[in-house]
Amino acid sequence: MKLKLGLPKGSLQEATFALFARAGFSIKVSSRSYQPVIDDDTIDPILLRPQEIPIYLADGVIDAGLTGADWIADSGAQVHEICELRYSKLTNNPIRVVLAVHQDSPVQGPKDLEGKRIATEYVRLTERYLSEHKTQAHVEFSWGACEVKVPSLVDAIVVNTETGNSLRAHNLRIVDTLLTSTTRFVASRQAMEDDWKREKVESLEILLTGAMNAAKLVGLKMNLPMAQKEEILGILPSLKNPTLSPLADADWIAAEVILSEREVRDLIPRLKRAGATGLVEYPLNKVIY
Ligand SMILES: Nc1ncnc2c1ncn2[C@@H]1O[C@H](COP(=O)(O)OP(=O)(O)OP(=O)(O)O)[C@@H](O)[C@H]1O
Ligand SMILES: O=P(O)(O)OC[C@H]1O[C@H](OP(=O)(O)OP(=O)(O)O)[C@H](O)[C@@H]1O
Ligand SMILES: [Mg+2]
Repeated sequence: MKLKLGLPKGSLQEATFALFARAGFSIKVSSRSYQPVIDDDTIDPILLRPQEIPIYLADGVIDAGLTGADWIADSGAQVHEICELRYSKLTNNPIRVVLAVHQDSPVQGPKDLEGKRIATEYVRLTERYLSEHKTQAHVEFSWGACEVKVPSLVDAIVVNTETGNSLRAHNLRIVDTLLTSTTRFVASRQAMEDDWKREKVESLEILLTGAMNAAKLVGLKMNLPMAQKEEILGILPSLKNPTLSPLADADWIAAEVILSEREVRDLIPRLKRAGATGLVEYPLNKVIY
């Protein structure tokens, strides 16, 4: 038995392979091949455009896959969402699907699009948005690089943006946000009805979310003098429950805590000043709640 797994080619590919690596799976692909190799005999991976993954899932042609919530929404395909994985191309922030116009455009809101021309890869999302705002406009499908078309070819575009660099580079202004989107791990309904495939999908969910959780966290170990124990434990974030272990020298105790990487840079100097010694910060591979 094998799980046919659709992996997103393009923007999400590198981040997805990196996540699988942290989850314990090595995926390799040669430059012009869309047939990656994974070190798990029970997974049959295939690289697909993220737009197509929801459609192949709905048809039951593949069993599971990773794609953006934007394409799931645009396709309207019936897929079984397993979990959200909050990563994009560059950051762990969601991307936004936005309506944008040139800086100098008079368009201020969706109603101003009446009779205008809009280019987008997200044709169905855009049409739904216009009909919600009872506005009629000409929506044309674009194969990409939409930003360059405004204002010479079209009045507005609907595109995705992560850092905003592409919009800024083309002097574009965001008028409205249609959707915020993160990556999703999704499965076909047929796969979820098969005991073996469902269990395989659920195991992948545990490992992938474990790797996502761990990315933001680190472990911190230290030795505390007994005399300062209460004071130092008071500095550690109150939600965390540090593990305390006795040391051979009864005047000292070891504490270990898992916390967010961002907190650590503030905590380490405070802990040191309060008397903690032997501070060790270490990365984590997986954290399962
Ligand atoms: N910085 C980003 N730019 C574009 N898409 C991103 C980014 N971060 C995450 N994504 C997500 O990745 C998917 C990309 O789909 P898209 O159709 O744009 O293909 P692509 O990866 O851009 O391929 P290509 O580079 O060939 O256009 C979408 O679900 C999108 O939400
Ligand atoms: O807000 P930013 O961080 O700049 O990212 C968003 C840009 O990235 C994507 O382009 P892509 O690389 O997919 O090119 P394409 O338009 O040809 O698909 C997207 O279509 C935007 O243009
Ligand atoms: Mg693209």
